[in-house]
Amino acid sequence: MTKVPNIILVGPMGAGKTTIGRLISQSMGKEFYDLDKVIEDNAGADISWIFEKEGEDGFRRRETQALADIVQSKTQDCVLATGGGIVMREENRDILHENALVVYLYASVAQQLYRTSKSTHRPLLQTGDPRATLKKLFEVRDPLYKEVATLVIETDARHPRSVANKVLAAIKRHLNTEIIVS
Ligand SMILES: Nc1ncnc2c1ncn2[C@@H]1O[C@H](COP(=O)(O)OP(=O)(O)OP(=O)(O)O)[C@@H](O)[C@H]1O
Ligand SMILES: O=C(O)C1=C[C@@H](O)[C@@H](O)[C@H](O)C1
Ligand SMILES: [Mg+2]
Repeated sequence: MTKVPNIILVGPMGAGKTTIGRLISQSMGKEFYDLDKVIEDNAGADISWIFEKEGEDGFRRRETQALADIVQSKTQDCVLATGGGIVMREENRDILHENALVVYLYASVAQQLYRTSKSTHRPLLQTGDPRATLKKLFEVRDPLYKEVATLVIETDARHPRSVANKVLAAIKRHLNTEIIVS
């Protein structure tokens, strides 16, 4: 049976990377990491605090370090949910290309807005017009998500479990191997 590589989920805020990543890691029997959470644990502070004290640059430095640490030294058998801005640095895109099967979870700007509207922990969305912010980010980032992704999965109008099943089926087809779905 082919060894299933690390699976890394990319996509905009609200695409469901954290939610779907957790579900597919359980089904595949892999360790789950959420890069935002790893960054917060390493810093001993939350993302809003890091943005406030160190700016977005400081956060991006921490993000690259955390990504490199995980792909180089962790189990090599994990599902990793990234933050929405992971594709902004070329060195991150290189790491993604070289070390994993990358899945882009696509969500329309309307869905991103709906799914992020109930929480306030995303500093980039603490603006007067989060829809305009999401749209601007999407225009820049959508081509970059596509550049790093092996698989693109549409998530609009789908329940998280159904998105997870679609991801698992696509990975299985891609690797032409068996994946245990519980
Ligand atoms: N397919 C879906 N259908 C409906 N709601 C969803 C779906 N996927 C995720 N959600 C909900 O949307 C919200 C955001 O999801 P989640 O935190 O997993 O996104 P994310 O991609 O990890 O975002 P971020 O980049 O900010 O970390 C959560 O409340 C989650 O329950
Ligand atoms: O889209 C982004 O740039 C971000 C997304 C979140 O997951 C966090 O990584 C942080 O809030 C930045
Ligand atoms: Mg997340």
